[in-house]
Amino acid sequence: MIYHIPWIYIPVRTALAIWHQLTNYEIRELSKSTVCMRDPKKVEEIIQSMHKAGPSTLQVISDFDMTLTRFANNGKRCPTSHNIFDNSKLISEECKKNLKDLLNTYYPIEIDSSRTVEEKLPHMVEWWTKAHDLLIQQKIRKDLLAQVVRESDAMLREGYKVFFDQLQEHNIPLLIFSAGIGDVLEEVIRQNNVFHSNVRVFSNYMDFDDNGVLRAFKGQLIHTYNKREEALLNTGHFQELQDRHNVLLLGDSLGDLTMADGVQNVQNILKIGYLNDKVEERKESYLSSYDIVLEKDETMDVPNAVLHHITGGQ
Ligand SMILES: Nc1ccn([C@@H]2O[C@H](COP(=O)(O)O)[C@@H](O)[C@H]2O)c(=O)n1
Repeated sequence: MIYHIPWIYIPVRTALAIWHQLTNYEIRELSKSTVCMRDPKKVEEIIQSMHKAGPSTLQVISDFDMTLTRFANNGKRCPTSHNIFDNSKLISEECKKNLKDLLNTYYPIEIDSSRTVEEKLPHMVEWWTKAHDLLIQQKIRKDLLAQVVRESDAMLREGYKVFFDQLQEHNIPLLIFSAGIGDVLEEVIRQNNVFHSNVRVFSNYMDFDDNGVLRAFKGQLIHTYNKREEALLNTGHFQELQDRHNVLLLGDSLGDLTMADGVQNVQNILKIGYLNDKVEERKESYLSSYDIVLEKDETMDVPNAVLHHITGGQ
């Protein structure tokens, strides 16, 4: 026979509350109105497990455009590293129009939740190839890139400095996988004074001739749906990541979810997804894929708070 003794529940609940406070799980930022989680308990368990393992076991893998940078500012769309050129003097009016037409054609395909990744792939390759060809025709000069970035509306998300500085302070590698333009996004990071030694960028890099004029793009094309850490196999970078089995992944598209493919013996992975656009249409698929979904949130508040907790901050 089981006897229920009501008064015993109160001390048990109090003890649990004290334990919660002692283990310092409270992450206030997870109560923000922009935060959605399908399984908060699982999120709590992952964060706790990462906290116990400590910062020396952690690596952060992030997308760049619209993840580390803002999607919009005061209601106006911010540029991606590709369309930073759209308002610049470096390309002709005709080229701007052609790039815009490409964006209007292919961006809806990129974010279309009714198509599979396989269906989207050929369109993405086509978009990137056409856009790169257009840029090459413009004979863009390397020495003018910094000025174009300075004059652009590209902005890192609010709280970016805490994010980059925190990772540097704890020697946590930050791997940025971007289907954008590496030379441009590096310049954005540099101009914000956060290109620390723990940051590695994997992206599409421009190839300039001896006169500093764009003549091609280097290496294999990276688009939204083929970014992954597997690409680092057999590179020096991969070696330095071998003992880091905990991953904090930040992205803004479903293509970003594969970025951690290839990480050896993953123990925990926490996926945070920025849902910037077509929120209602895509919310369900984001909630099924990301552990934490941030709806129209232009800040780094949640990643910063999670990192603060994992690294043992009070
Ligand atoms: N010609 C292009 C091609 C792509 N984009 C956008 O850039 C984003 C890729 O960058 P990530 O850092 O997010 O990988 C992608 O989402 C495209 O929407 C573009 O603006 N112009």
